[in-house]
Amino acid sequence: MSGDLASRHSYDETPHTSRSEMVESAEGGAVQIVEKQVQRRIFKIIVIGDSNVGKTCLTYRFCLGKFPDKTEATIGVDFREKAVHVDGEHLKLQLWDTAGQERFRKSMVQHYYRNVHAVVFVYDMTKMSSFENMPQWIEECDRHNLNKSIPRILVGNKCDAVDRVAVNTNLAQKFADSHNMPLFETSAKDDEKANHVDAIFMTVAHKLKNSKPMMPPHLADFVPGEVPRNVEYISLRGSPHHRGLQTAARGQCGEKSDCGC
Ligand SMILES: Nc1nc2c(ncn2[C@@H]2O[C@H](COP(=O)(O)OP(=O)(O)OP(=O)(O)O)[C@@H](O)[C@H]2O)c(=O)[nH]1
Repeated sequence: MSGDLASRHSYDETPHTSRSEMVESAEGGAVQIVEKQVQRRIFKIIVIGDSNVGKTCLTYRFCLGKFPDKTEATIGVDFREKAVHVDGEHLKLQLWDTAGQERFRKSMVQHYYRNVHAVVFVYDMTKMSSFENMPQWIEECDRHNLNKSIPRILVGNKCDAVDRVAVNTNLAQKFADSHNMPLFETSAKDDEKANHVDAIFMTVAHKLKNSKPMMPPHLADFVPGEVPRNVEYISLRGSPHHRGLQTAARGQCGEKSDCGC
């Protein structure tokens, strides 16, 4: 690692990426193009919830602006990044799209919960059990000593499937209130809800803006498509849609591979 990185971290342990930006500068009436080093703070956001609730689709929608053509069960973790602009500052949101299936997550769990800045809990509005399992996801965060003060939000996904909605909004709102979280009901699939999905993650970004990310150099230096040092289980054989992702094929029923079909 470069001395430059070491000095960055001896300062305030705040992870930054720096990149060059060409900016216009007006000096003495003449407009010049000058190169400026831009420092960006990186925030790690984990997205957790049962398998099949749409975590991959939500992060994909936010980072790539569309619903994926096809999805496969996440194995371990998938990373997506998006640079956002909040109140005059460029931030980088690093989304950790985690596997919902126990067998695909157990060896990775301790990595998910290290140096987390925010948590997005996701349930499927058409599947009551995914909502009923929320306390277990919260418990898992507590077991891994996640700081209680970091932003947490609750997202009910698949609101487009109006005929199949099983989780009542009032019930979800009560749960969210009791855990001091904002609730959003949305759809990764519905193109008309694209702005809403953006707004959800931007809400997190605004909450994070005033916090100071603390992350050791090995994670701060994460580059999409590269394996963060000390994370052993990430495969880089991903499709272009699933960079850094190991996936499992769905069964014929369209469910993920543990459905037994
Ligand atoms: N109707 C509808 N289907 C969705 C939506 N989001 C995701 N899906 C579907 O739900 C299934 C699961 O989506 P994923 O994003 O892979 O779910 P996941 O939570 O990442 O699952 P794991 O990787 O196993 O943890 C896929 O068939 C998606 O097409 C949505 O907003 N509406």
